[in-house]
Amino acid sequence: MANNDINRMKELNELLAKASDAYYNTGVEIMSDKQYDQLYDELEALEKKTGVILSGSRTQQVGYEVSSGLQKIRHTTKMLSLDKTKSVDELKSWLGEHEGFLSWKLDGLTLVLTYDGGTLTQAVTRGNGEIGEDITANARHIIGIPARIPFTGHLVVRGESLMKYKDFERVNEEIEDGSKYKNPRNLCVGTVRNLDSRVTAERNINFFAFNLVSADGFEENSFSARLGWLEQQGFQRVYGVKVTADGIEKAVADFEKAVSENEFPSDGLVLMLDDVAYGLSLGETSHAPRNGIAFKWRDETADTVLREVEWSASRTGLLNPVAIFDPVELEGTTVTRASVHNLSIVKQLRLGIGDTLTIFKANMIIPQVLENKTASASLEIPSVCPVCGASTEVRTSDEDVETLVCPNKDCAAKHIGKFEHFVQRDAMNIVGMSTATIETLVSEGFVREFRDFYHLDDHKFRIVVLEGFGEKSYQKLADAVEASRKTELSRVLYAMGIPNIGRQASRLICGMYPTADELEKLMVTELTAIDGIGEVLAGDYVKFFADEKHLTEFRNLLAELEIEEAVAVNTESAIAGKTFVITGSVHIWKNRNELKAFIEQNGGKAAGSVSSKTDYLINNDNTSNSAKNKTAKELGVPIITEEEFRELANA
Ligand SMILES: NC(=O)c1ccc[n+]([C@@H]2O[C@H](COP(=O)([O-])OP(=O)(O)OC[C@H]3O[C@@H](n4cnc5c(N)ncnc54)[C@H](O)[C@@H]3O)[C@@H](O)[C@H]2O)c1
Ligand SMILES: [Zn+2]
Repeated sequence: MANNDINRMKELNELLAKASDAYYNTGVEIMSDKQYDQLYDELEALEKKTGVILSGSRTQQVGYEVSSGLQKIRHTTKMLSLDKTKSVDELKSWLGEHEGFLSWKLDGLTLVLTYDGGTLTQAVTRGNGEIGEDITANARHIIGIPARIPFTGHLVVRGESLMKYKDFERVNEEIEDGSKYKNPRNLCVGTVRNLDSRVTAERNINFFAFNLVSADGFEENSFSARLGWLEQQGFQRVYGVKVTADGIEKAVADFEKAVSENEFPSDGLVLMLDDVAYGLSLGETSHAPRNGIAFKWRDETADTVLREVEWSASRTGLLNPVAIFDPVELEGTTVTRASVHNLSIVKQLRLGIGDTLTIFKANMIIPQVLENKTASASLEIPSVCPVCGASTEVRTSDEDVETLVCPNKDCAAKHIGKFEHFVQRDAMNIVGMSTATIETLVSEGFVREFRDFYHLDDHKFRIVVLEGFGEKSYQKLADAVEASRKTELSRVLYAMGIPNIGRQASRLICGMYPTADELEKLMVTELTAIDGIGEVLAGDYVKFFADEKHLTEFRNLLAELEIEEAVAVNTESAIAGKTFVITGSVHIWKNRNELKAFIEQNGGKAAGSVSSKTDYLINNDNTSNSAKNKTAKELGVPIITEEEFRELANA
């Protein structure tokens, strides 16, 4: 047996352990899943070849030792991993003559929930498979986890908590502390394991049940029927279909077609035996049960040439490296750029202009650099900020991740992000103010602080001659700016870009303190007294207004605006307290958002998915076989048209 092999195995174990610690405990990854899987496969092959499995080998373990302030809980049954394949043929032969249930393999954080007497009593993360963390307080704020269920016996269910891409983008946008998250899973892990459950509430974490482990006295033996039953109990559940060996190929193809439209990340599929008792009788290996198998996407890869690394400046001051390469086709679209995330990864990939890169799409959606085949390591790391020319700095995080930052507080790039946020639809809603326009206005020196948007006319003659402008487009922009003067206070507060203060938080705060005067002076205790505002948010808020510069900018801005009183929520209305889900297109209201706003103004709630808590599903097409219609019918939730809704609301 070659010593080389043993040494390599040691090295691989160390690397994999370090990666797993980062992956499970910090939410900051040091390698892509694909790289991890390659190293893991190499280790497994060496173990087979040598017949040696080193003590503590990663192939014998699940997850990673948990290291947080959360309470540790031992699982009653071990939470194992799943065997994996990339071949559809293997799935077929694995299933043989049996019936299977094929579903998304959701890419988030696995949870085990326990119910007794109809209420949620405990929610625990998978952790290292034997010991997880108690996140019950947070679970109460996760969409798809019912607080109460009709079933009153002891019930244990497993599922995945995860974040939709759109929520990921929304939340990540507001994360200011220089540690933006790389993907929805990282952010989900960070959120669910956060000690402040209000943060969980704000971030729209979703839970999808994927396995009913037990429900005392409930004897159903079909895996898929058990999930159907969970749905009736009010859970969100993973989407899946029943299959036989013959149908697998088509089913996998259907899933693959749907993946690019997915609202949530999935890193493959899971095939379970539908006969639960038979599946359990097969037992398990040291690290995986035998009643299921995972199918990982056989990601397409393509080789291309690196032409440039763009250091895109963000409003946090981070300079984020983006690889720009010759166009390649991947999963049906043309790709020319991929984020390289941070300086550590730039170094690890040994990037240089002209290098040959292999590109793939993580979860078939987000372009990533898999490897650098020529690894010239010749890339020059910019010593000055590409936007303001200040000297750049390298920062090293507690997890040893290096990032490049522009330390100049007045760097226009920071303001561009801030201004982009300011003009957004949810904020000041300056229609047509694009990033390109903001960049021009900032670099010409016309916009230095928020109020400057309201004085563009001072520069009119210089603006109309700029490239891409003209009398007409100037006028359009000026009109949009004028229209935005009349606004609500909570929009202004949100537009200020206070770290972590999202649209919802600013609404809550202004609901309680409806004048600008009060807003400037709020203290932590006053803020945390508001239901929905936690310590973290309150701290960020107070810190923001403690800065004289921010205060001045806020006051200067307000002097330009005409604040309308926020529409008071009508708690007396006929729909107050009712929960609605809206799906499909609408024609009475301008769009779904308008209808949603109407519901909220009248004291109702507009939820994203149908559950036992839903009072009505608003859908003009109640005949279609859409998932929402189906669920509503199963749960007995009435499906109403917009007209019927209007009548109900006396609108
Ligand atoms: N990037 C990194 O540094 C790094 C480090 C460690 C692990 N990883 C990734 O994690 C993988 C191994 O981790 P693992 O053991 O956590 O997961 P796994 O890939 O083996 O998947 C099994 C798990 O998927 C979950 N799951 C999601 N949807 C499901 C469904 N519909 N039905 C059943 N289970 C479902 C369950 O928790 C299950 O235990 C690696 O292959 C790698 O991709 C990456
Ligand atoms: Zn700069």
